[in-house]
Amino acid sequence: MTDATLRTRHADLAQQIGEARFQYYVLDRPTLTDAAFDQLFAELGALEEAHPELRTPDSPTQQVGGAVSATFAPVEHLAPMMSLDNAFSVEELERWYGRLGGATELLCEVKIDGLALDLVYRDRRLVTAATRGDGRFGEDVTANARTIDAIPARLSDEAPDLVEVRGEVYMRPDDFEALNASLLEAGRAPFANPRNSSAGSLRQKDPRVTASRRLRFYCHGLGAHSGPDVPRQSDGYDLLRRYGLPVSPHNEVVAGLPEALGYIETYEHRRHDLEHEMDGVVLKVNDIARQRELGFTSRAPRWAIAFKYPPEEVNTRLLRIEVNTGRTGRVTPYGVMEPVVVAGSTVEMATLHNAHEVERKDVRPGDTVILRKAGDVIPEILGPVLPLRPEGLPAWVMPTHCPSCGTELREEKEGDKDLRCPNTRSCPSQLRERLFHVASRAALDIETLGWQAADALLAAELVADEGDLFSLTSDDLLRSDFFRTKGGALTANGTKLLENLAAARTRPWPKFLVALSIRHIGKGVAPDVARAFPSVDALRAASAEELSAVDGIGPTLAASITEWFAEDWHRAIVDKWQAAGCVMASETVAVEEAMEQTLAGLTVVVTGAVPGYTRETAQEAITARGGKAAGSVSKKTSVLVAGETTGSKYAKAETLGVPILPAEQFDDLLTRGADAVAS
Ligand SMILES: NC(=O)c1ccc[n+]([C@@H]2O[C@H](COP(=O)([O-])OP(=O)(O)OC[C@H]3O[C@@H](n4cnc5c(N)ncnc54)[C@H](O)[C@@H]3O)[C@@H](O)[C@H]2O)c1
Ligand SMILES: [Zn+2]
Repeated sequence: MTDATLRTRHADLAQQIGEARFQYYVLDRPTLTDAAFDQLFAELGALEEAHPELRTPDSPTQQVGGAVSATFAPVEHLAPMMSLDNAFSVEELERWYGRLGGATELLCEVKIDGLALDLVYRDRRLVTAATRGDGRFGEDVTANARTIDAIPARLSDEAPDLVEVRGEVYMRPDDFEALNASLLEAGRAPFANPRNSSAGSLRQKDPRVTASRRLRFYCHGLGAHSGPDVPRQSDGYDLLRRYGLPVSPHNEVVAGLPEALGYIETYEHRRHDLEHEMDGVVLKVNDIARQRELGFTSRAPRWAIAFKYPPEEVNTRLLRIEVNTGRTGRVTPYGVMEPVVVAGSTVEMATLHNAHEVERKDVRPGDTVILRKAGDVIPEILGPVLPLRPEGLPAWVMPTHCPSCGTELREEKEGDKDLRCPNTRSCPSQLRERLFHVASRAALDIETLGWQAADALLAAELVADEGDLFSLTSDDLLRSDFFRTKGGALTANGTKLLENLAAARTRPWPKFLVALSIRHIGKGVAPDVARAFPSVDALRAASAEELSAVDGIGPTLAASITEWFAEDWHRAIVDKWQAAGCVMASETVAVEEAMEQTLAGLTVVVTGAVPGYTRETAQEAITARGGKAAGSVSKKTSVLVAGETTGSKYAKAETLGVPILPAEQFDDLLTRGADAVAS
């Protein structure tokens, strides 16, 4: 780069950082994710490292971010409030530790993702509470801070005349969710995360608003103090506790960096289990005399460092929104994004559930979006970054016709959020999904019938639907390139497919029941139905009343069974399968196989009725597959299975952006685990 382009890039970065800081610190409505901000900041730092002449005193790297807004009176801090330097890797931590010179006792703390607050107590009474501001001057929020229960108005008699402490105001995740739900109810914009809601709630003109917000506080820094000197920061915290001030229970003193790395790892696993959000860990030299020797740079102490965990929210570009027609005809929009690494894996697609969701989130192709993926949770597009939206970007419009077969899409019932392709018999996409489903392990377990084979069978018109599967012959298969070698013989795959199909004819009756793709019959309820009606003929002959009378079936399931058999081409599937030697009766019921752990690591919440299940059997089905069945929706919920679209669980899931799956897809979830939600 030439000098001029370097300077331009520097000015550009400084400007973007300045703007982001204003949005974040003053308006409490950030436009960038923290990860995107950190990236800009790191680039600026690296640029200045290589070209120190660019590092002027007014560079963002030389300043504590933040400002004093005109809403609040300025307060000069007794001692400057600094920021923290960041480390994003163990190497960076090691470099920092190396500069300390030899083994150093460290105080490990969780990095609370809230808002810094400075408290001054004189004669044991709280006199001022101020935000960090620009580091020298903060905003006077004393009246607001007084409404926070954790901040004592008066210290214990043990406290000396002057006590200044720094700490973090935060909001518990559940309080944050409740706040957002009530904001939404009042038709107001929710906060993006607990840190913004803490900042937005504390920085209010009217302290009564703050009082209604359930803010909390932990001390994490010592300021001016007229009492006896303490040798170590951890001793200082003990004193603060005795004065009646709250200190995080998660702090830990360790002998040096190797032990601190253990702490970092432990808390990475507990990241979502604490009483507050955390975005990393702070390591501090515990010895106060050493802290004094090490001192400060212009924006941060040299004796402390923040280790940041990999971000769970990142920005990326939404390239387009596509729709997919599923096995039951449900048409699901999903976003295709510029691939991006989030929480350790590359993500480029995420479901958008239905047109209503796309509209609610107002995401448009071409938008920069916020993508969230926490741990094993399914990735989700949270929403657009509106300030970055190109002018005139058109909203996305849900197709009116099936992308696969061109049939006009319909709501099944008036007011349904989902649209369906009614061409169930021959919509290629539904057909392909159904063939694939017949082959799945929950159904007939036909190993060689994967996506490609299914496509090949359909392309060569070897099957019109799944009814033709079992009568396939080698002559049939030879008509498809996919199953024919260059020499004109059957491929190994083709031979195997015929063998697999032959073996599948004697699968247990409940497996066939699953294979038929009757709505609401999945591997959870199939054994119950099969027990009551020991053959396909018995099931076909049953009336709706007889069906409903069976324990575990219920009216919805009964109706879907009778509706299924009412369809000519459905009955033809059964006839053709029977003619091809499929048994479909209970003499073939085998010992239950060990349950596949499809839901391992997922937390599933169920609301409303799930056809074919009671509350208990649904929970059993989840836990039997290694999932966790939870009673309430939280950030940790992987998916909400919704039998109703009203109620608090549904609202909460919408607010939190927890993926929502219609109850009728519960069996699909049991079978395919996270994939059922992602597609
Ligand atoms: N999204 C955006 O647009 C945007 C804009 C500006 C800043 N930010 C975020 O803020 C960060 C920079 O802000 P910063 O300068 O306040 O640095 P920082 O938030 O990374 O670290 C400093 C702050 O950490 C807090 N903290 C929490 N727990 C602590 C503990 N145990 N000990 C000590 N301090 C603790 C303190 O309040 C302190 O002021 C960025 O890395 C980014 O994550 C985001
Ligand atoms: Zn279709």
